[in-house]
Amino acid sequence: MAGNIEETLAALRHQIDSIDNEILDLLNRRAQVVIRVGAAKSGQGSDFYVPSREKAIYQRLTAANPGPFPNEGVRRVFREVISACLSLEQPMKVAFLGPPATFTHVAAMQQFGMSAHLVPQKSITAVFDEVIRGRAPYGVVPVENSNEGIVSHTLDMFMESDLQIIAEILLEVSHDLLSRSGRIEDVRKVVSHPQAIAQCRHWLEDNLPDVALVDVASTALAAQMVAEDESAAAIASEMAASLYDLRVVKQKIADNPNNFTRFLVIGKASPPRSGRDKTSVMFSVKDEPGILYRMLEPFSKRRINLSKIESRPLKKKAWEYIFFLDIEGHIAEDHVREAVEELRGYCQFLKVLGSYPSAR
Ligand SMILES: O=C(O)C(=O)C[C@]1(C(=O)O)C=C[C@@H](O)C=C1
Repeated sequence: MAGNIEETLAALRHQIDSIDNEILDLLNRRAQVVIRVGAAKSGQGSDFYVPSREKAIYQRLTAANPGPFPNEGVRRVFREVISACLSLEQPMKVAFLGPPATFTHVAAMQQFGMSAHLVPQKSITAVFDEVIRGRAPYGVVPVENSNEGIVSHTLDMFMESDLQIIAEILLEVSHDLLSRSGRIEDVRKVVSHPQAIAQCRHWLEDNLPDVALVDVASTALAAQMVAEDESAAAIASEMAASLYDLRVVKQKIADNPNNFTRFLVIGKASPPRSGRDKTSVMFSVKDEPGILYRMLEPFSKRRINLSKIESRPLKKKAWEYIFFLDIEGHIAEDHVREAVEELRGYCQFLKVLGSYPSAR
């Protein structure tokens, strides 16, 4: 009987080996075609990274997938296939808000795959700087969290720079409690970014009511500190656990399990239409009666959906505001362009921050 099982396993593994050989052969054929795509693009000076094309590939394959291989697996496998192929066209350098193992790092990895060269930066300003100076063609920064709202520093940076939004990344954030021993009894203090601590407030009150809560600059820095302190625990990403060799005390301790952060990929030029795009604009309006109503009219009369509106104080002048608007559609579509141009008529200034594939 045992012999039979061994024989069956050996035969099945033989089949797997020959399928793997075919996959390898196909991967190399794919890579050769991508190298030709890269050569054609360098002649033209066009961008090697095309998020709209990548999104179309994921959508086509997940829709056509008959199973049983899971669709999430299709996405992950092709994420890495495309990442490795793209690195043959051009080594892809991406600056992100570090240190390593921040949620921005996780988001950059989700978007660009493991073959990209991801470079941590000390601040959001430094990420913008790397891209402006051409040291990295792309950067990744956080822009809003479903519980905590906008990351104002990122919006402020768009006032100062002419960079464009290339893509958005939606990441489901899982706040995990990490420590050296992995035992809740050893925890005397909890270290993390103040937003992460705020998002886990109830869990901490119920489970660790007497421990000290210590704010630091990032969840990743918290993990780094905890790696040297037996009595501390960090609220950080799963990636931080593996990077700093920590154990998980408890997974997903955020009070609201629906915790998403939206990140932006920034670069020098926005991509072409993908079919489901968003356009972000920033503007300041003249101080006139009814202006807030009129600035939305160009969109409502064309039945264009607005997915977000934010305002920030204009630092140069008290009580004047700058607005950030996310519009459904691409600026290359007539009705979107017309609406934005009509809005421009009411504005002291207006800047299109980019059109890019919608992540939803
Ligand atoms: O189609 C392209 O433009 C490619 O460069 C090929 C490819 C791919 O591997 O399919 C690689 C990178 C791009 O971001 C999109 C797609």
